[in-house]
Amino acid sequence: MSEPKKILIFDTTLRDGEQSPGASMTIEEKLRIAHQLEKMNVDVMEAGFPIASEGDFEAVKKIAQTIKGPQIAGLSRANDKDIDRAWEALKYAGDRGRIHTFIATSDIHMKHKLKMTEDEVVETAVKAVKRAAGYTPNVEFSAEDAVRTRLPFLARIVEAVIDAGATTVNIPDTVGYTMPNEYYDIIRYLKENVPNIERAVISVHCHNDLGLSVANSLAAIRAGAGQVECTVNGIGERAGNCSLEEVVMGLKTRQDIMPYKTDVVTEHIYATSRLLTTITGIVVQPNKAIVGANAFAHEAGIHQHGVLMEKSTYEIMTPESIGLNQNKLVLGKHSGRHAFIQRLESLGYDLSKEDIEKAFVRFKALADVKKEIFDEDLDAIVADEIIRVPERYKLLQMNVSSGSFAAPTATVQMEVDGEICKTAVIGDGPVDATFKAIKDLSGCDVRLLHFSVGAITGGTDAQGECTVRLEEQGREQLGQGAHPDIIVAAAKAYINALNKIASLQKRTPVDL
Ligand SMILES: CC(=O)SCCNC(=O)CCNC(=O)[C@H](O)C(C)(C)COP(=O)(O)OP(=O)(O)OC[C@H]1O[C@@H](n2cnc3c(N)ncnc32)[C@H](O)[C@@H]1OP(=O)(O)O
Ligand SMILES: CC(C)C(=O)C(=O)O
Ligand SMILES: [Mg+2]
Repeated sequence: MSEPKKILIFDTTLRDGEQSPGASMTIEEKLRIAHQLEKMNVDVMEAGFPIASEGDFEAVKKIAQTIKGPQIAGLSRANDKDIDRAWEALKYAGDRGRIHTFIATSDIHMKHKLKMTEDEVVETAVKAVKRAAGYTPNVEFSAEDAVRTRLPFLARIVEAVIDAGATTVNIPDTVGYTMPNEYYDIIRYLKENVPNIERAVISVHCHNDLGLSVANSLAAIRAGAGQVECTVNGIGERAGNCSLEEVVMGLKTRQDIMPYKTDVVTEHIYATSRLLTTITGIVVQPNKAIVGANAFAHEAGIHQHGVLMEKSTYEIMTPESIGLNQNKLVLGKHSGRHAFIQRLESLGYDLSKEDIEKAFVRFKALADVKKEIFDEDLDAIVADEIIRVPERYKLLQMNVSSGSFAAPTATVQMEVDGEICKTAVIGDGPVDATFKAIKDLSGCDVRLLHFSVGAITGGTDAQGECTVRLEEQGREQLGQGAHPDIIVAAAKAYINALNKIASLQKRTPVDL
């Protein structure tokens, strides 16, 4: 049997993934994800869109300076200022820096959005690719909305950008519209009608509006695509992007009919998925393929019997292959640092000694009130103690009285910009009173869009986990908080969102 063909994995969690509503990340958070992608050994990570904001520029620059191994891409429109700005951030990665420039090619986008003719679009694309190629030979061009583009025009622009120096040409299904057989035919058409096509890698970038992004990407690989663009947990614009874990595990599991491979270290998939959830607050549905809570759970008796006899009866891949280790030491109040550190590492957290110590103190405090500490508790501790944005607002103390008779009243003491302040407020319920008190003390004009409460793990001793979504002047942020007392967890979530809004205020658009 011949050697399987290697498919390049281009992860765009930090760019297209960040375009998911509420998924904006701070520089530190992006760097954490970037380290995890590095461990997972993706071939390329798209770190951001440098012209979009100072914060995004800094994040791409920091990632280009820090990450070794994967190539680092930055997105730019097809114009000089975007490309120059992208390279300013990417140059620190040297020959691993990739400028990714794009322009839309479908009639609908050219007419209504760009207000450009076909000739103007080709001219703009060629000029952009040449400018990018002046900085680096590592240039990717994307024909936005390629799937709804007239095929002869798509072939024309692809040929022109390859001649101009593009070494990767991406054929995106920007609006998640195509179906596997159609996408296969589009890639085949380009292979057969673009004379210089073999000089570039064909890339595919699928959105999930019809739930077909993974199927479409696999069809394109069969047609000759050499790179797949995808995101962890499938996050991304609207219904999201092709999910990295699904396409990678699909290729790994079905090599018998798909002779392709990737270099992804799949044992890091689960930890990466959890880290992203912890950072963004965007939880994975329990029945999500590969990383959902139920992906390896068996509830039905016949299935349980089968798995007890032989796992492969109902498991087409092992939990271990994605890094889900089911043979664990139980963590509780008698556990020491060795077991604690080993579990953190197996969850993908690579923490400094100082951070481990902070997390350990918090772990012991929790273990005093909770019999068993689960992985989800550790995620919450790490999110709460370590993955923190700078704290302009801090909760110091709070007390709430409520019940069927007393007017719900929250007394909250906070530190705001280093000043200690305190207030007591009556609300419709204990959470409402708490949020009103925090809002008053912070002086922020925010609107609460969403509030949810969950137990991180089962049992009455479970930690409560709250998520809030706040909006201020069109900017939305998720905040999370965990605590055995659910009202304290809610207060922490609200303050976490306020701190994120405050830290993202630095990310104003660059002066264009
Ligand atoms: C399919 C995708 O995912 S594409 C990536 C989408 N991601 C994002 O947009 C996130 C980051 N974006 C941003 O921060 C802002 O949109 C910016 C900084 C890029 C631009 O902001 P603004 O200058 O205020 O422009 P705005 O976003 O309102 O409109 C886009 C402009 O870019 C033009 N444009 C859109 N795509 C391209 C392109 N590929 N090449 C050149 N120009 C383009 C539009 O025609 C419009 O031009 P106009 O201002 O002359 O009418
Ligand atoms: C910028 C491009 C690659 C994109 O995200 C899309 O077309 O969906
Ligand atoms: Mg996209």
